[in-house]
Amino acid sequence: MSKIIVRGGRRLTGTVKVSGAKNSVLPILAASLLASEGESVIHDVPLLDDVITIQKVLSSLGAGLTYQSETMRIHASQLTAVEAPYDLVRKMRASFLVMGPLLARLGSAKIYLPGGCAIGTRPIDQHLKGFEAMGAEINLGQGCIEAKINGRLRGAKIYLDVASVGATENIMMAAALAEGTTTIENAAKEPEIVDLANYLNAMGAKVRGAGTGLIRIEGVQSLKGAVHTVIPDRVEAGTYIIAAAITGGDVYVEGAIADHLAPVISKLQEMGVEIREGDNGLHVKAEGPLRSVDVKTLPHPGFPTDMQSQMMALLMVSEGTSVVTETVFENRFMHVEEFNKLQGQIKVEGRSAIVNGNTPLVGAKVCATDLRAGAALICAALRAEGESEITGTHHVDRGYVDLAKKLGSLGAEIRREEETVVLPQEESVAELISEINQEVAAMASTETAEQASADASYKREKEIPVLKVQPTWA
Ligand SMILES: CC(=O)N[C@H]1[C@@H](OP(=O)(O)OP(=O)(O)OC[C@H]2O[C@@H](n3ccc(=O)[nH]c3=O)[C@H](O)[C@@H]2O)O[C@H](CO)[C@@H](O)[C@@H]1O
Ligand SMILES: C=C(OP(=O)(O)O)C(=O)O
Repeated sequence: MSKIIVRGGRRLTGTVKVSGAKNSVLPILAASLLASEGESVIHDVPLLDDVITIQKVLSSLGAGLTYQSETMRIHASQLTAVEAPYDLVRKMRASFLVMGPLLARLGSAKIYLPGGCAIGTRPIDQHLKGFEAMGAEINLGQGCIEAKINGRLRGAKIYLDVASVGATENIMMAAALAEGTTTIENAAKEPEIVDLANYLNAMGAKVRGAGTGLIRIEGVQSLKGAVHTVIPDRVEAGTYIIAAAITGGDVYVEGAIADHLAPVISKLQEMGVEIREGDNGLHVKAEGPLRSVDVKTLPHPGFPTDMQSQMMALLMVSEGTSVVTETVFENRFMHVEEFNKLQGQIKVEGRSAIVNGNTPLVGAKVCATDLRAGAALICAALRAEGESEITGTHHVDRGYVDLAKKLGSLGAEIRREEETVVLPQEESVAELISEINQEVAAMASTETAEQASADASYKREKEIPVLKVQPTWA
């Protein structure tokens, strides 16, 4: 089991660079399936577990992908399958984003119901409602969804009951190749929607209004590969801003875009955190005690749910009592129990959490219950007295590139411990086989050769060392 170990109390200083946005790159890579000719070249692709998962999904559908120096090249002219494998889709919710492109390109798709962080029930009814309005026939099989269309998808007027990010993206991608015009009303307005629209337009699509509640997509006959650079990750940037503030630090978050973080910045400034725009990033400084504020998560441009737990970490050490209300996901307070293990004083009442501030946090063993909860626990541990051990690091790896290393470079005392089974090197395998053969020969005089071989192999198998890798300090 991997873990991150933090010794709190260090003030963070220096510069940290933000990677490309996970929530942009996943739909963008899915959209690359729409290109029937040419190569797509996507820059600033972060090497995250989720990116590896979507890369495997696209490969399983027949796309050719290569990755080097944060650039992904994709060839999707020869797609060979319409079914995304269960083992990949269950790992990551965003795998469902290949449904729109597959329907538009190949006229059918079979996708298992998606997994991902357990922060709510997360239905996909709005995605399906959109595809049905465009003429697709949807069948719910055993744990999977099959969609097909005779001929081409047709443009339609679609009103989303909730401003879903994923549904807006999936419908936008499907509509890009539909016959006629599609409008999405009550569309999500997140910066990642705009990034996807920019990429689609570079491929030859006609998407207008992305970033507003009304998106209009005029379908075209075909799309081709395009070059695109992914926007910086606003949630990663926000996490470093909180890490700086909670340690009373002074950090430059390189690549952070103020406009994308407006609701977070304004709440932090209300609390007394100093945030100034630089040439290509944000200067963050926190001196003296911070004030409590109330926070309510909402779709963009409201306060992002993906920053709720990190913000809660900061509110635990600010003066006064805060109320944090989660309106986007119904089960996104699992981190509260873990915060309380660090001696936090938080009580959940329905959709709100009452946070008693000014709490002296103390290190403890805690578990990341989802991706952002993991990051938030690390932020809290940076402030806590003594050592904390955070397990459940696989959640964190879905969305942060080298989190421990980047925090370490700002002066945090943080390290990651991996417990890995190291397979023997090729030479040692050869040595083992030769030793086994010698033992077989020696034993053959008293046993049958077959039995001797089995005994010796078994003995060796037991002896093959399982090495515990030494902790790598960041
Ligand atoms: C890969 C990605 O981009 N993930 C982000 C995306 O997730 P995701 O796209 O899954 O989130 P949605 O915007 O779709 O979900 C928002 C709300 O709408 C509900 N809903 C959604 C779809 C649907 O068909 N029916 C329905 O009722 C959900 O249960 C949730 O309560 O936006 C979330 C909200 O900002 C973020 O937390 C996630 O980090
Ligand atoms: C909830 C998140 O991601 P996903 O939608 O991929 O589960 C997140 O990024 O915080």
